[in-house]
Amino acid sequence: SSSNTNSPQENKMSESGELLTELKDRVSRSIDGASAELHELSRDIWSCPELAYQESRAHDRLVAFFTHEQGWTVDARFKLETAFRAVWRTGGVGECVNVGFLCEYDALPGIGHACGHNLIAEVGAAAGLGLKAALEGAQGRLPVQVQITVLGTPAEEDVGGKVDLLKEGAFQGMDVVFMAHPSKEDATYLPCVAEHDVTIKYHGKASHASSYPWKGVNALDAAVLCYTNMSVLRQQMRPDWRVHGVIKHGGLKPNIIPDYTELEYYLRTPTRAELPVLKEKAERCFRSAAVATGCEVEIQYARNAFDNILRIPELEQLFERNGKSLGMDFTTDEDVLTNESGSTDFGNVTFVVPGIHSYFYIGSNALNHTPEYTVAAGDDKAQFFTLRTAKALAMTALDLLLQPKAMQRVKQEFIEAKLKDEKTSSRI
Ligand SMILES: NCCCC[C@H](NC(=O)CCCN)C(=O)O
Repeated sequence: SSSNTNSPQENKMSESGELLTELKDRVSRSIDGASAELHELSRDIWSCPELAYQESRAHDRLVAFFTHEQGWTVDARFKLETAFRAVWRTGGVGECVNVGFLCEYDALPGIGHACGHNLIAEVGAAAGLGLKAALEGAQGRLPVQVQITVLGTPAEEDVGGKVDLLKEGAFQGMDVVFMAHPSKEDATYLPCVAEHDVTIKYHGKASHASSYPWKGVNALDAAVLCYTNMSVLRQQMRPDWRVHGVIKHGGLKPNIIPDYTELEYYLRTPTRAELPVLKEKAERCFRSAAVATGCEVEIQYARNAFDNILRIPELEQLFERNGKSLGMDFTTDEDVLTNESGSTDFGNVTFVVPGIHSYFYIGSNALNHTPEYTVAAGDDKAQFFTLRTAKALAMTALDLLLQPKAMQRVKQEFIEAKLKDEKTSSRI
């Protein structure tokens, strides 16, 4: 004589809704419970900034962190010297959904953690920990078995460790992948553009700059012309393309005609399909500078190019809902939402596994890649925002694990996004 007049279907739905609420709460509580260790982790990484592919201390610190936590199987130096993998699985048998969280931890030359990758490491670790704690309390009540994979991915600020790891099959078997990047605002997505680094070397001939200048071939003149050519090209570029370069070697002494100079440029377009068009135009700038000065030119592209991000609306919506429930304040500034935000090797990952690369405010209005942002990324104030983001990611993973239909939508949208990309690419 129960007062429950629901259908069995309705009862099942409300039970699963209650379980979801219970597990999300557990995510929050477990992350809060580990906040001191997580803070120490990101603080240690911040205090000792390491450049791309040299992040050995950060790697060891993260490996030690997961080794110390119970239940994780940890692979140090996973496929790359400074990559790692930590895996945890629910106990049962049957279909297993593999959820990935990514950590980054490389710094920038000269200004340390000015992109806050120490906080990305913390978000990945915290989300993994929080999801594991929630699932441990739900064994036997889950519709699927779960694997959590936390992957440490080096060198985002350089050649792109994620692309190396993709080539090595490190993402194989992953069903969905999550990460979040520090920014000056909360956002589910910001336009991430495709990018390729290129190094241009000019070889000239040294000579006494006052006694026999006519005997020299000036490689600095070539570098200056290259820079000017690119600046002139910028005027005719599509407004959403980006080129920016530095002169890395400009000569040694004014009275020696420079016989060698080197520049590095980043070439960016909104989609990976447009990048070859820009590259061809840029190469004309590089070569013509050599022709004008009589130098030889070498054009060397980096091992990996970065792709744009394939968006999965279902993931963005779920993340936004969870973020809002935790008080995140997602930007509605159209300028921010439509302007290029830079590039990431996570773009390449999204062509292989459906994923989300969200952004989070860290308690400061400083801009990424400035000394002020370095300070903000190490400030205690960033902790609340970092852990809140980790909670929202882990909760989004729970939404997918407990609601198979949501996971199906993610998979369907992934197929559609790839098809749409192929179609638009073929028109370029
Ligand atoms: N190959 C160089 C990569 C530079 C990546 C760098 N990434 C970021 O700043 C992260 C922002 C993501 N929107 C960049 O300069 O874009």
